[in-house]
Amino acid sequence: MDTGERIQELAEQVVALRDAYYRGSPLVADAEYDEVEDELRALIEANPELAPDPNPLEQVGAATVLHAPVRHSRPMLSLEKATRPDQVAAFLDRFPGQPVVVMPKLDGLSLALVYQDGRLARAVTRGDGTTGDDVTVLVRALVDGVPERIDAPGRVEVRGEAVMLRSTFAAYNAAHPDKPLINPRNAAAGTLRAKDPATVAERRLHLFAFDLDTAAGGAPSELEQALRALGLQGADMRLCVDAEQTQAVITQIEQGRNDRDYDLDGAVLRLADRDAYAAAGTRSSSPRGALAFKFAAEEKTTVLADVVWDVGKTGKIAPVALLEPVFVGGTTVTRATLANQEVIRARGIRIGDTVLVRRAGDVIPFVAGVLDESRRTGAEREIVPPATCPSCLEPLTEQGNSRELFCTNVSCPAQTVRRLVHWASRAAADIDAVGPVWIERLAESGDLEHPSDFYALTKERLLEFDRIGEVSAARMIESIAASRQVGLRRALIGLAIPMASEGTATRLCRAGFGSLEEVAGADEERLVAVEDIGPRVASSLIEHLTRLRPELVRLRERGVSLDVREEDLPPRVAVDAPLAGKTVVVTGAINDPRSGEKVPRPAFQRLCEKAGATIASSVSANTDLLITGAEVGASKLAKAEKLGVQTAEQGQIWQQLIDAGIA
Ligand SMILES: NC(=O)c1ccc[n+]([C@@H]2O[C@H](COP(=O)([O-])OP(=O)(O)OC[C@H]3O[C@@H](n4cnc5c(N)ncnc54)[C@H](O)[C@@H]3O)[C@@H](O)[C@H]2O)c1
Ligand SMILES: [Zn+2]
Repeated sequence: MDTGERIQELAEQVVALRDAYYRGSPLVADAEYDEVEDELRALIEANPELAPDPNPLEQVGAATVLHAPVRHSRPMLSLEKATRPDQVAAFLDRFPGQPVVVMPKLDGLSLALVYQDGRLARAVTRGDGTTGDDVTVLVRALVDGVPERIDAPGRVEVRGEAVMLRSTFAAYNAAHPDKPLINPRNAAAGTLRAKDPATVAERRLHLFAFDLDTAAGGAPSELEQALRALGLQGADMRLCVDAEQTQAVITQIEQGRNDRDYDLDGAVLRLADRDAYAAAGTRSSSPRGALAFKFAAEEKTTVLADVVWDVGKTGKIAPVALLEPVFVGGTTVTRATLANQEVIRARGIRIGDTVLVRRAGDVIPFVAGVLDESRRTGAEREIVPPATCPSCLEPLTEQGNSRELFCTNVSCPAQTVRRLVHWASRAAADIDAVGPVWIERLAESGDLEHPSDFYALTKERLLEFDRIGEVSAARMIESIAASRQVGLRRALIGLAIPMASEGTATRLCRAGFGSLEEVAGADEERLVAVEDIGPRVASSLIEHLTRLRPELVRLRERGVSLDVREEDLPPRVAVDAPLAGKTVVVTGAINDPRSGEKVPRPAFQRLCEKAGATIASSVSANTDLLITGAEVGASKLAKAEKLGVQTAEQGQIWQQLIDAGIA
């Protein structure tokens, strides 16, 4: 194929992909669309005489207009893209002395809101950039953050991104397991395509403003101040004066991208002064006064090669997708969860399909669904759940609405290994010198079946195995011996009782239970009296601890402590408690100022508790104090400021702790 033909082909692809995307049902992941665009851009740059006419790269969005068309007062454009710090520096060099605002590039769809003499007159989608759809009725009914009235004369136009919050998305999918939404962006686009707001009432959206035009003047010229003056919620903006600061904020936004309640795919920087931004003008498809810094993709498509059914520590048999390797969310992913058979059915996933894989932050990668069913060749296979356990071959049972599969055979080998690995894990007995491979070997040889069996192992016995030396055998035994101090809280975690979380274990300790046997002997009434323990958790504790009675006896006989440990109790509050009654959030890296040594956050939080504080994990309106360590994320500080929460640098708190004799 010659270059001209290739250009034509790519241009057609771009048009078709955009069309599907802006209708809310994309055919490929964004990263793959971007590759098509990039190839086309490079070919046109090298062969300008072959540029297609019209050139889709000089157009914006897609031409589909379903609702009543409205012409924009000024075009709604794309953004110039950057991926490297030098491109950010070059942008700032073009505007010497001009401060910029840096904000998340929200992954939703843009809307223009037109206010006339203080009243919302209309809300319009971007459309092809020149003409969009009138979606006023839907926006009034469904989008939070769009005030009906603002205090401003004449014509005011606000532009912003409408997103479906992750919490809304998760709640919707939990309530509609039969017709799940594939990701928040498609969900938002689909919502504003609805013919009747009543049909999408549970799919609320949220608008974050990022642009403002005021005809009559009067509003401040700095963007964020101007938005705030009108009572509009802007995107989370930070003012920066140079390239270094700008880059630092971009990095902070990227690092904190999964702490927010919305998806974002980059950061946007633009001139902070609205007049300067307007004066900078535009190119064919993007403003000159703004730049989008793109982050690594968190969604990609790949082929689902096979599905295996994995046996968990509680006997749950879960489907795991084996994928053709795909680079997503910063790593190469080859396995992803498929949740359960109902999720597979509702999302219509088959082996051989090209599936959308999502990996955001530390969350286990998962298969979100099939974007483009027209790609099927007919060779795809149904995913058939097993009738018997892949490990012990016993028949399975189904539980709950999502028809999760369970192997209830208590001596199932796969479950035994999983439970032993869990007992040895860091959150439980922390036997770090005995890894999963060794645990599997020792289970196969019959040395390990229950956690108590670890404590009967000897160095001599380990040395009978192949490929093990004196030193590592001794280390393994030492590590097992140290784990005898596991105590009530971590032992309970280690026994992997269904529905009993780590929080359950902590609360039982704090409620005054002195030993695991005491928990095992408690009746339902006593258990449900503990904060956050309901009848279901209580009955699971009773059922499983009754079954585990003989194991508790064996653990004790082998010298394992199942008593509550000092560290698991609420700290005794010092008489002279400097943080008494305060709800405190700790953020950033903590170091003891006397030695300079790093202090783990839980240890510092515990000192604060001894000083009378109640610890919370994130800043809210109930927070009294945010204690900041080194390298604090901008988003936490900004949130504290917005909520009027007092902040204190760690040094100040250390001094109080030292003075009170706590630290
Ligand atoms: N998967 C597909 O098939 C497909 C097809 C077309 C486009 N896309 C994706 O769409 C995007 C490209 O097209 P585009 O022109 O719509 O967007 P763009 O990347 O050029 O950025 C412009 C848009 O960013 C949005 N935005 C979010 N936060 C903003 C902020 N703080 N300030 C200013 N704008 C903000 C606005 O909606 C604006 O219209 C890419 O991410 C691309 O991968 C995907
Ligand atoms: Zn089994």
